Amino acid sequence: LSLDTVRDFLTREEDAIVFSLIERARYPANAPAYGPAAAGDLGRLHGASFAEMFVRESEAVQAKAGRYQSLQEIPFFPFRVPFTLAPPYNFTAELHAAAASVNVNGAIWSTYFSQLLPLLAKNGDDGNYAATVASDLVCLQALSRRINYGRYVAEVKFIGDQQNYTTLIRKKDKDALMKLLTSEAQEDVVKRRVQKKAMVFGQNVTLDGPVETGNSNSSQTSFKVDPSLVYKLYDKWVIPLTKQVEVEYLLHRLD
Ligand SMILES: O=C(O)C(=O)C[C@]1(C(=O)O)C=C[C@@H](O)C=C1
Repeated sequence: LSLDTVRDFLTREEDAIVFSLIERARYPANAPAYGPAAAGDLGRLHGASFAEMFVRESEAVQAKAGRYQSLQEIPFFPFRVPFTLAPPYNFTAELHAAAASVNVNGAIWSTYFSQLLPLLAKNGDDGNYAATVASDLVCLQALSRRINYGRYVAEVKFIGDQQNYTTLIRKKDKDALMKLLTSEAQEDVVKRRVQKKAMVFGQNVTLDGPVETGNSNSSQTSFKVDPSLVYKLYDKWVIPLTKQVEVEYLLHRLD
């Protein structure tokens, strides 16, 4: 692990996140899939919404298939993952054991449903609930993988500057840790790049004419997901939550 390789991982995850948002934006809000019994009995199982039930059941299958054997993946409902049917694989232990399970999936879950989704999905109900929540699952998994990868970023930073980090960890000085791990220049690069990816990936591609660049004056290009929304997603949630993971990881790095 190096700062370059972990940043490469985060860069590649941007593609997964932007594509997953584009897919979710195909469907309208479809509120009955999320609400508490909004449409009678729809999907209500043990008091959960249809979306929650879908994520739980999907994670249970993926857990059996071994998805969470990799530390890069953390389920939203860990109590449903008791065993695996996968052939064993010895994933390299790149993280400090005591800090490896640090994650902010709870915050990702609530932010996704209460803040991001209302901005992403247009009003309406087309009844395609299963396809809709399947696309939510892909968004949630991509966001979770990216944000909780902050553990790996923090490990690299710790190894690269052990003395300073150790002092601050011993003092449990969260603010100073946050300051030490922050690179505003890098954050700016990331935010502008994801906005650009939303422009590039979210165009309609046709065989006639040049590829639309999004800056022609004559026709207002419409993107499949608003590039400024993707910028905002990173600015307000993805990067701050990643940094929260980094700080939490570091606080347990000497346990
Ligand atoms: O690339 C880093 O150095 C990170 O720590 C990741 C990240 C990000 O979330 O993109 C978070 C904090 C830094 O200020 C810059 C970027």
